[in-house]
Amino acid sequence: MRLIVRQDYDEVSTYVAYYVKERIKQFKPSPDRLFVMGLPTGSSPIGVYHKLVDFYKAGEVSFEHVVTFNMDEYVGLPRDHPQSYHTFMWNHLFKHVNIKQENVHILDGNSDDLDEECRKFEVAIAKLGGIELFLGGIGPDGHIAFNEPGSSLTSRTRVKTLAYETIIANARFFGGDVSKVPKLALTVGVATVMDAREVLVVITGAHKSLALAKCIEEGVNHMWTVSAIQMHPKGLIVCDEDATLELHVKTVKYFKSIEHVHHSIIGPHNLGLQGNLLRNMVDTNQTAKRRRRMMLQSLLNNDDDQDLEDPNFDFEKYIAQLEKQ
Ligand SMILES: N[C@@H]1[C@@H](O)[C@H](O)[C@@H](COP(=O)(O)O)O[C@@H]1O
Repeated sequence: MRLIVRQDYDEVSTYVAYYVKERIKQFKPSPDRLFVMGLPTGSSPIGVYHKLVDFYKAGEVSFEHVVTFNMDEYVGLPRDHPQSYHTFMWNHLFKHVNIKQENVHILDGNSDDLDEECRKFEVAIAKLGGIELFLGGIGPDGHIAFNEPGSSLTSRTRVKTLAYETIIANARFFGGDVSKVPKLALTVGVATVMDAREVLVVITGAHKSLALAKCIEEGVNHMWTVSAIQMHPKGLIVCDEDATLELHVKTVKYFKSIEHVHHSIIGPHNLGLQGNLLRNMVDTNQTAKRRRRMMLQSLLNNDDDQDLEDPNFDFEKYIAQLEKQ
């Protein structure tokens, strides 16, 4: 498992959006080769979705051959309710990009047969050969999708009763009124997520720092269901500095050093995804500029390149030149 730490929510969103964009492009989706994604709702992925919409509008990515499966949906909330996950997904992503309506899968929390609805969802995923990349967020109690503490780590898509902590956490979307939050949801299982060929979890904010620490510093445990990511062969967590508050300093340093070494190993002639991420990093402030310079230096394994100290240094041109070499 890798942990990528970025300064704040915006930098996390930028990193993840570029990552997703590059994964889709590298996959080269076509009518016979669909890129199948799992997607979350909540505040965590909003920044990612908005940046993906920007990429789409700039012609940098297409969703024509992308198929999506959403993680969860409330039971009993009308599909057009402002807080339904259907509404959320169409407002924040789907209606702004060229995804085909038939390629969007969101559980129907108003189905007459909820168990059958969940079964069909799993079948639909399997029919497409499984999920290539599952994006996720977590709740402050470490739940992934709606797999509340105590959920089986082998669970599949099913009906779930929400934990009281989750109901309170989600009351902010229902005018702060706990009584208006649905108490049941349909959710993919932990195993549904972990079956994906790659899992990327976004964790931001100090209120999730305990969950992050439990997830990566302690053992795999059904009380913190996202900890199942430890068993995944290709797991990636992207978090902000606030979310690292409960981690040991050495844990944070360790994962940062891994990223640093990784950059220096891949070298200037094989920038690939990392090069694209680097090129596209948003230069929001001086700290970001300095960090980008440091990353580029480690990438090039070159400590004495004076140009890199120049604040007007043209990174894009430089990386493009390197890629041509
Ligand atoms: N079922 C959703 C989860 O899928 C989501 O990860 C979580 C966190 O939401 P937020 O990103 O708003 O903190 O909220 C809900 O519980």
